[in-house]
Amino acid sequence: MATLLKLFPTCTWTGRLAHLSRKGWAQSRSGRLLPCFPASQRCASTTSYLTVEMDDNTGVAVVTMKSPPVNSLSLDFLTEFSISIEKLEMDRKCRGVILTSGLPKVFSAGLDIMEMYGKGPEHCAEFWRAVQEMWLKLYGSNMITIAAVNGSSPAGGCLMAMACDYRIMADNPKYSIGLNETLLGIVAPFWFKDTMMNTIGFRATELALQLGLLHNAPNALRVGLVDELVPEKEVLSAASTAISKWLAIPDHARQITKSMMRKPTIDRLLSHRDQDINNFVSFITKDSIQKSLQVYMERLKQRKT
Ligand SMILES: CCCCCCCCCCC/C=C/C(=O)SCCNC(=O)CCNC(=O)[C@H](O)C(C)(C)COP(=O)(O)OP(=O)(O)OC[C@H]1O[C@@H](n2cnc3c(N)ncnc32)[C@H](O)[C@@H]1OP(=O)(O)O
Repeated sequence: MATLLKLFPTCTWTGRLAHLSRKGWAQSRSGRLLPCFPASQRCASTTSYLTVEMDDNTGVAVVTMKSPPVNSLSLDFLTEFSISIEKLEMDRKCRGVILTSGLPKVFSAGLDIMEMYGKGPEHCAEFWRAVQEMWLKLYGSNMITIAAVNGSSPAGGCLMAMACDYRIMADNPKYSIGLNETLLGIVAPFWFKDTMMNTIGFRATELALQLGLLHNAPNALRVGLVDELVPEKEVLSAASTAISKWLAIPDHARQITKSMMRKPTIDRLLSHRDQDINNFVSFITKDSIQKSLQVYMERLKQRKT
C-alpha cells in the first residue's frame, strides 16, 4: 500500500482496493510491480476546494465543490477548478463530468465579492483572467458536462451551470438560479450574456439580465435555464442516469457537434480577452461600483440579523 501511495500520491483509492493484498499486484514486462485493479475502480483526489471522484468503469468523474460557507468563486478556487478540469480533459479514460456541491442549500454563490471589493487593478486583472479561464475550460470542454444543481446558484454559479451540457436542479422552490448582476449594481459581461442567450434565447435573457432575475426552481425549468427538476435527494442519481444517455453517443460526433454550437461564442471571448479584462478592471475599480458592492455585502450580512 505504501508503494501504491508513492506511485499515486494525489489519489485515494476507494472500493475494493482497500483489501488489496500481495496477490493484488502484477509484474510488468520490465519487472516492475504494479497494482492490479479489480474491474470496478474509483479514484478520488481531494484538493482544498474540490473532490474529484473518477470511476474508471463508466469514464465519469464527479467533481464536488466544497468551499464553505457558500462555494464562492475565489481566485484560489477558480485556479484549482480549472486545473482539475484540465487534468480530467487530458485523462483519456474520462468521458464525462458531473459537477455538484458538497454544501447544503448552495450550488455556488457566484464570484467571491471580496475578490472584487477593495482590491487593486493587478489583483482584479488576475482574478478576471481566472474567471475567464474557468468558463473557457468548462464551456469548451470535450467531455460531457452535467450540472447537478443541488442548491442556489446566483450569477457566476449560474454561469458555471450554464456552461455545462445539461442541468438537473433540486425541486425546491427555495433554491434560485440566474444572472442577478444588476441587483449588485454591476453588469454581466458579454460572454455571460451570450452563454445565457445560447441557453434560453434572446427575449428571456433580455428580461432576466435587465431585471437581475433569480428564478426559483420551477421557473428555471419553465424558461429552460435547467433541463430537469428532481427531488433533492435524487439530484446526483438523476445526473448519473442522464449522463448514461450522453455516453451512448459516439464521442467524436458529439464533440464536433458541441464545438460547432459553442465555438463562435468561445472565439468571441478569445479574440477580446485582454480588452475584456481591461473593461472589467476599469469598471470594478470605479468608486461608484465599489460603493454598490459594499452596500450589497452589507445587505447580505444584515439579512441574518
Ligand atoms: C461596460 C460593461 C463592462 C462589464 C465589466 C464587468 C463587470 C463586472 C462583472 C462581474 C460579474 C459578477 C458575477 C458574480 O458572480 S457576483 C456574485 C453574485 N452573488 C450573489 O449575489 C450571491 C450572494 N449570496 C447569496 O445570495 C446567499 O449567500 C446564498 C443564497 C448564496 C446563500 O444563502 P445563505 O443564507 O445560505 O448564506 P449567507 O447569505 O448567510 O452567506 C454566508 C456567508 O457567505 C457570504 N457570501 C455569500 N455570497 C458571497 C459571495 N458571492 N462572495 C463573497 N461572500 C459571500 C455572506 O456574506 C456570509 O458571510 P458572513 O458569514 O461573514 O456574514
